Amino acid sequence: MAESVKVAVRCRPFNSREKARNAKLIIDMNGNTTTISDPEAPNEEPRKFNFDYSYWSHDGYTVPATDDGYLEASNKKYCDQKRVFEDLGRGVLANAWQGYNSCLFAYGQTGSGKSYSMVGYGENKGIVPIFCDKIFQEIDQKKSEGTKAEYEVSYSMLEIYNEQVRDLLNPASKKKGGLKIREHPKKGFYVESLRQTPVQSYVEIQARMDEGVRNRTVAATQMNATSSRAHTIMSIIFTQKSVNDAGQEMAKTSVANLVDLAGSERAESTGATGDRLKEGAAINQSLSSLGNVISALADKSKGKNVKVPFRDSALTKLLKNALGGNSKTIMVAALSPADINYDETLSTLRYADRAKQIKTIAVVNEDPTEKLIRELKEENARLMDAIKAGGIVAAAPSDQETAGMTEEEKDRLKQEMEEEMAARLSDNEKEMEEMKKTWEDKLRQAQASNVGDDSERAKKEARKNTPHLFNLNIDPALSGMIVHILAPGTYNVGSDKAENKPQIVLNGLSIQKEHAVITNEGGKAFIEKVSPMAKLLVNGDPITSKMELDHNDRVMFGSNHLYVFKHPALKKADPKKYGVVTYEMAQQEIAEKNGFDMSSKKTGEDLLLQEELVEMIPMVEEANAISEELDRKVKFEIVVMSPKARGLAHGRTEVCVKLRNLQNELEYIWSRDKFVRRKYLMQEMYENFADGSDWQLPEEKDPFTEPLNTNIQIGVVNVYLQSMAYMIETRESLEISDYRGKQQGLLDVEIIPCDDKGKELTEADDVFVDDPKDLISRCVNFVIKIKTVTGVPNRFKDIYCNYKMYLESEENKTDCKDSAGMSDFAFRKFYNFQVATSQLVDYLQNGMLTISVWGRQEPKTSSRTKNLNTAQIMMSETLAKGSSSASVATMETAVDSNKVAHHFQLAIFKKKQERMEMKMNQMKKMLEVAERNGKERIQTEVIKQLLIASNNQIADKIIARIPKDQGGGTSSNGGGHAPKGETSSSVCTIM
Ligand SMILES: Nc1ncnc2c1ncn2[C@@H]1O[C@H](COP(=O)(O)OP(=O)(O)OP(=O)(O)O)[C@@H](O)[C@H]1O
Repeated sequence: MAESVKVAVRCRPFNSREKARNAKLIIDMNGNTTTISDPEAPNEEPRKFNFDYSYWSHDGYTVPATDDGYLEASNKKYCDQKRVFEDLGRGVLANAWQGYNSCLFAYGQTGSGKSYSMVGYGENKGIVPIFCDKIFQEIDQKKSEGTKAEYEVSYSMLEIYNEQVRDLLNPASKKKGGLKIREHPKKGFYVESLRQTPVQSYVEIQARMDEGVRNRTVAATQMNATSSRAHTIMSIIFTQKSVNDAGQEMAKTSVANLVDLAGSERAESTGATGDRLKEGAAINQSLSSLGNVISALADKSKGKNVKVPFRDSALTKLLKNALGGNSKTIMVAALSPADINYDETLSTLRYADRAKQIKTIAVVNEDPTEKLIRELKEENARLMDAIKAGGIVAAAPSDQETAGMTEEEKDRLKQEMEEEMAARLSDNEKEMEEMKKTWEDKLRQAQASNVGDDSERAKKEARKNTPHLFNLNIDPALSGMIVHILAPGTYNVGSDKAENKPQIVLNGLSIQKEHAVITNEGGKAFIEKVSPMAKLLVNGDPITSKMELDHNDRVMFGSNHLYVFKHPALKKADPKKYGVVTYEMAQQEIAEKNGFDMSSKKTGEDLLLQEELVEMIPMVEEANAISEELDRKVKFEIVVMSPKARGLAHGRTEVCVKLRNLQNELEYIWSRDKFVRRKYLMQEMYENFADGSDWQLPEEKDPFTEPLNTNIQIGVVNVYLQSMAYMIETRESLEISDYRGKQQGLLDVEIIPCDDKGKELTEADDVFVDDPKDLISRCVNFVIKIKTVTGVPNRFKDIYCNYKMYLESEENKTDCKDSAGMSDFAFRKFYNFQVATSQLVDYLQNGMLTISVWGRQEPKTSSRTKNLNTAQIMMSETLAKGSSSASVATMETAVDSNKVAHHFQLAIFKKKQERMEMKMNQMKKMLEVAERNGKERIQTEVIKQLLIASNNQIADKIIARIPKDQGGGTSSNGGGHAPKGETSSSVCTIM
């Protein structure tokens, strides 16, 4: 019978980052209902979603004495790990006994609590370990009751990263392009030669899980891949063999797939900004395909006739059974409680809402063993016949399967099917062999693998007393998974390409064959680098000579092997001296040593920026290491850019990446998203290189390059509009500032009041207003003129400007000029506001027009770098700079808006002064006339006016107080920078 996918959502406590940012709680749960409030619209009714289970794990628990102690419920609302297991895990266990396949997958953004529910931390064991514990307990129970049935449990663990499947229990099998996914007519999609390790006890399966996580850590560190980008599938295959009443041997097999999905937010950033390489970047093809499959299945369950695109990704192929077929399926959607994650959490809730509409039909997988073997034999005979007959017919996809496909896609599918058919023949042979194998065989295998467990135990014991290195990973679940024990002696650290295999083998980018050496002599540990090219940092500082290691020292080998050195004896001697070291701390320290200020006010934006830096610095290091390795002659640097520096009026300061071509000196600034996407492709390129496959890509697909004709932003010009609020013209030569705030030339800009036909007005027309408010409801007209650009470095060609004015949705663009010099854009645009609103006047008075200046760069050839490779150029630059690391990120600051000239304020002031003088002269004349005529009342009135006007004298004094370099003094000096706050407002008060 069709059954709906069961959906549970779970809301975790605030994490430290959310607490530091004073995050607000936006989730609530009541019964099965979950509500979410929009932090931007607090008065709106919260959105409601109903699920099979809504688990509140945000608060209402007693805080345990130790970090990994059990979180016990202190009220009824709180849901602990045991309850989650009882509701969800129990069912999976029952399914396993009944012979049904089950699938439990966890969805949610990075850090939302997926692993917590699935695997758990410390005492808070998740569904998977409790499931494993229970299944063996129940087997033991059956055995003790004298059952004749035989039980086999095997475990497999794989990872899908970048669309490639890796066997986490057999990392040595690392095949080019990953393991192949094949399709079996009955079993559906499966992974070829994936190791299924027989396990006989909870301890054993736990050891295999740890082994899988360790292998995942090694792989992730080697490639500096963030583990939250990978999907992990743990499968527990449970077979019950018994003899039925008719004397037939029966095999009932069920597979429980436990899937910890990659962080969901990554899928969205895939399609972010327009990058020409967007298509190729399968940042998380699998996750977006899963979304499409879920939507299609949800539509299908409503009766729509849609094609479900299971074949689109590795993950959806492997989850086909779980979602579209023979499986009982559960989804756990993990939610962050915080307002700062509103968008992500809402999208998770929507995803979960769609998933609950999916229906699956699970059947018991029970067959006599002989029947299975017979079927395989029959299939093999069919396959052989088909192959003899040319193969094509049997391998042709059905019309239904090819509906809507292009000819090319059809051919590809057909070819895949043919390959599969051939592979299936040998698979079937193997499977039959397997089936015939005895239980004893498996037992022997299992016993052999136990040896590994003993050595693991010994390692754990050694860690307590012996100095050792302990890995740090961005994913806390992977920290501490790799430990190198440093008993007294000498340890070479290097890659597996070294002639004499080093004791500590680290592979991957920027690890030299002979990288470093660590010695443990007389209770002291020392570290020294061996190859001069080796990158080695201790506590963020590059190491040049032998140094002693202290307990808790952070050691970075190459660009991503990060360890913390532990010396239990030193710690014991002075426990107070040492605290806890985390990945974030170690990365922040590296960032600080690279010149980033990580200590400043840790609030909102600063924290976000800091997090981005911690995330980006290792990625930039890695991109540089790949560039060195593949000799791509480009270098990446981090730049921190304010919105103004990016030519935007609003937004926040962001981390961007500058690509610098080391051969022709061309520079491009990439957004964080673009860089992350490109880095992903660089990584793919490097993997192909390391595999010995064809890694070079045509230029249009090469992630390291930008086409030569790419336009880049030379800089921005900020034009204050305040003078227009007084209807005074502006004619200025303004600085073009690049993202560093460095001048890149001058741009002549004019803003001139005009009449409603666009005729420019002169001083004589006297449209000046004393108070900008007087403009409200009036007709305001002016023209913006962009004239000449001068002083732009001559490597820029095809220069043009663009900008957007008040409420404009389209960009205004000037013509393109071949080169700078005295090129006149002769750009003029007339603005005609029939009735000026207070918003417009406010915009003029306080706003700013940002004009971006763009151009194309002409490559230069540098003789300095001509015969050097990338690594040599980078090294020579580092030496020249005398800086710490190869990718020293330069802290580029934003264009400082306060620096921009305020001299129009002085112009307004002068204009007012002129008016006053005019008025005074008039008054004087009137006074003279009144005196002559003896008119007393007029006389008093004129004297009163004169007194008011004489305040000008005070104003003069104030002008004299304005520092000279800011446009002060009574001279007519018009330029310079008036300070924003005090002076300008005092000028205004006086008037
Ligand atoms: N229900 C919960 N109760 C208490 N702590 C939780 C809960 N859920 C998650 N946490 C804590 O939140 C942090 C992040 O959780 P977790 O590692 O499970 O996230 P994740 O979604 O698996 O992240 P990633 O995608 O990076 O693997 C962990 O420190 C975890 O202990």
